[in-house]
Amino acid sequence: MLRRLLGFPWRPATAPTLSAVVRCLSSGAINITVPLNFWAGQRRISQENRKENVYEPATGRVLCHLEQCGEEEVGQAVKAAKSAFGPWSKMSGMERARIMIEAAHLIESRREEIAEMEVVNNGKSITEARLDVDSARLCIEYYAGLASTLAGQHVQLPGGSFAYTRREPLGVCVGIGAWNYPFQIAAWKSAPALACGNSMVFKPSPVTPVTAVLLAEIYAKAGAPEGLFNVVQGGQETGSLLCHHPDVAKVSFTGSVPTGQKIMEMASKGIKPVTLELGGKSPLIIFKDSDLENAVRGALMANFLSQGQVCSNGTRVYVQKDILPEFVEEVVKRTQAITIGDPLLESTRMGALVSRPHLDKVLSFVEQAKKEGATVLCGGEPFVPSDPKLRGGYYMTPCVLGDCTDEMTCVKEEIFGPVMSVLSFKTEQEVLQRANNTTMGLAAGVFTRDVTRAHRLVEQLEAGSCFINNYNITPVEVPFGGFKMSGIGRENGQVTIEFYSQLKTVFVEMGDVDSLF
Ligand SMILES: NC(=O)c1ccc[n+]([C@@H]2O[C@H](COP(=O)([O-])OP(=O)(O)OC[C@H]3O[C@@H](n4cnc5c(N)ncnc54)[C@H](O)[C@@H]3O)[C@@H](O)[C@H]2O)c1
Ligand SMILES: C[N+](C)(C)CCCC=O
Repeated sequence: MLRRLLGFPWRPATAPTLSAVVRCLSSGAINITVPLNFWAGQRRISQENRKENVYEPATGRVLCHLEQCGEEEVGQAVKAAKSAFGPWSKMSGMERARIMIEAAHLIESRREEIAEMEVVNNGKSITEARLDVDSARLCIEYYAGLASTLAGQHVQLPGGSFAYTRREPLGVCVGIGAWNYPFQIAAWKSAPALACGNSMVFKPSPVTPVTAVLLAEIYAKAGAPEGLFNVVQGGQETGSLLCHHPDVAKVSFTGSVPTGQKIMEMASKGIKPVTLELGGKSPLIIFKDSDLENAVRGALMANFLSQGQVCSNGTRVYVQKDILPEFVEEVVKRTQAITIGDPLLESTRMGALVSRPHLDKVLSFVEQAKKEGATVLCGGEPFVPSDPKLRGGYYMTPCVLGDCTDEMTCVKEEIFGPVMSVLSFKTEQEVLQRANNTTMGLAAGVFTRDVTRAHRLVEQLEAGSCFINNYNITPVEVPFGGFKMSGIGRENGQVTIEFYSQLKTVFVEMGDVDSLF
């Protein structure tokens, strides 16, 4: 533990006591002073000199300062990525895989410190942060496995002539991330991009800039060519510079629908392909023949992971009228039992929301729901932990809203916080129509013991990721992404190779040219 504490580029706010060293980190004990930008193989200081505060959600303290990248820095990062693209794209898939596997091993060996940094910057519980780091590692391992399988097709043509296709990389890809899964998003974007032979410049959310740079260091240490994976910090200006840069071939974005629209517009100027992983307002449908215990567990997993700040959350919970009372009683009981507090403690199940403005926004959704006639069955209040050092943190009690109707704001808009809206329904046809009545289409879930009904419903649900008798599981082998305004393209799974590569067709003539002239 001591070696790990000393080896990691942050310093405790006060000298670590022996108990701090032995026990692990504690919230409020860390200041990050090292640069968070990284290009051409090292951490970099931005010349822009525009600094922004970055907060620790658990305490409300300033954790570090973010140095925004301007035109000069973005140019340098893209240049570094362009020069790495040459050698990297010429390597065989096996050679690329070897480096990616080494990166995965390094992530595994630094799992705890990466997870701790994620908690300190994002506010989610350490238990969840460890799973996020595991998902990042698995994603890199998975695409390392696919790197050597990239292949084209051979097509026979008349007279012995033939054509073949080559799957080629795109060039410098840009990744732009949201703040809810900072390290995982950086890995979910870079792993398929690098496996295909591309290089990447990644811009994390300015709210959570801390962990993407660890991934950059890890790829570099694993033997990636200098400039293969770069990190530039900043907000919309930096993001816009990246999208417009003429040497950028593709933009892969995770974030809100309005920003996604802007990204698509900017990319369209250069006819650049985009991957858009956007927001959701997903339905979770629970039939009366469900296994109630599993349905309750599913509803909690669909709403309260990462303080409810999950794009795929099933926040519109439709429960068949006959079982509504039992379902609500159990869900409320379990929601009230969720331990809120210091996200670095093993016992904590719900940490802090990501920022003060975001907490205020989520609480105002609860107020609006009350005004529109919803009943607060539990939670929905600011929460002040007893530990004095956590008093400035951004906590709230997880909320279940009853008596909801489809017209209410809480049912129509993405809240992105721990707020579950419960609605009742009578028939399958009715609930299907209500579930699909949204411009979003990221995910949907169905709980029922009737397998035929489950498949019939899923076939008609307008959502990119559908779950039957579970919710919010995202194995990296399985494609993830949205229908309708929830996005374009997919992350994870084999298909994502197609979103980070292009097909070249080669015709080979074995006879004479048959000219019409
Ligand atoms: N579908 C998914 O996989 C997925 C995953 C996580 C989060 N999300 C969505 O993300 C949203 C929450 O994240 P957020 O608040 O960080 O989203 P956001 O859209 O505000 O920001 C996302 C990223 O875009 C950058 N950005 C903002 N304006 C930009 C511009 N004009 N040009 C270029 N870049 C710009 C931000 O700096 C940030 O890095 C929610 O809507 C959530 O559903 C979706
Ligand atoms: C919580 N999951 C299941 C890991 C989904 C992450 C992607 C969306 O925010």
